Amino acid sequence: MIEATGLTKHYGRTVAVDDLAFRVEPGRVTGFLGPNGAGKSTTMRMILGLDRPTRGRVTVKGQDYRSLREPLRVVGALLDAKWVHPNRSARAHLLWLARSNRIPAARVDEVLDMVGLTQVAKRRAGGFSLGMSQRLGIAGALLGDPEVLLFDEPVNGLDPEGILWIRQFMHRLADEGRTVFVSSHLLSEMAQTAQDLIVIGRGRLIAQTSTERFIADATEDTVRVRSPQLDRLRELLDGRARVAEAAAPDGALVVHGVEPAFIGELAASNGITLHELSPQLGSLEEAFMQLTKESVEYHAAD
Ligand SMILES: Nc1ncnc2c1ncn2[C@@H]1O[C@H](COP(=O)(O)OP(=O)(O)OP(=O)(O)O)[C@@H](O)[C@H]1O
Repeated sequence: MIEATGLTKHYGRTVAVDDLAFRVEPGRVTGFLGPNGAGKSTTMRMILGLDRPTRGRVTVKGQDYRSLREPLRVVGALLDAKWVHPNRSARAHLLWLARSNRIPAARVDEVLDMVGLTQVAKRRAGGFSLGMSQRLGIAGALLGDPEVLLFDEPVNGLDPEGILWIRQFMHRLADEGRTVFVSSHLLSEMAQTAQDLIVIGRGRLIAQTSTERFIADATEDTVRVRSPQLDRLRELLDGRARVAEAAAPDGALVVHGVEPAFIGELAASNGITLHELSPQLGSLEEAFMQLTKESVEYHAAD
């Protein structure tokens, strides 16, 4: 488990992290979400003892990272996949990491196998694709068989196959009972990966909730309606639902605030023919941008 209370980090006048409080539970994938510059990397660095909080505290299994005796056995992290010596083989890189943490060499072959790199273990890590480098970084994070795993933007730049692999691998780690904490600035990606979300903007907590709940609260479902008697239907809906004035490009009505069944029954009882009655899910990216609008560092000039 990871727990932050009053966590704050200033860099000169910049407040990178501002009084954050959250808990990351074991057995689940928790997404750490926020626009660029929101403070995700700074928070992760503080969890790993790479930066000191200006105020407040963050603990892993109840302890400050710096007071852990064998940190690799408690927390594994993937911060920067390209952090390897380019001329070392994947295996040599992991052996070097293992040795400096008193981890037996046999574990290196185990983690290479877990991430599917056994075949290329002797190749120079410098020649690896981004996807392979990510797998090598994850292998390094797993060396100490840690209960807590941190991944900073792990799918950035990956192709769909690489994204799917990482997503499934994270679920597997969480199913084994580990705490998996993953940062991203893409809500749609996190919606498919994380069961829980911690959302921040400008260093402050915006929401901590299940992904399902976050999406339901943040988005509004609508109903698309097409009918040859659309004007009559619009009159009937007046006062009972909000009808988008700017109808969809194909002339459909977009109705807010009522269920499709209500519209269907209203139409039937008034003898109105419907050509379409389809529920639309709210857009995740729109909901996320709405929520974090105030907290984006730099807006593009209009
Ligand atoms: N070492 C540093 N010195 C000065 N300012 C910093 C430093 N590290 C981060 N910042 C500032 O702190 C704020 C938060 O940055 P951080 O990198 O934690 O955000 P992030 O959410 O990880 O963003 P991104 O998705 O762009 O990586 C930004 O305003 C950034 O410019």
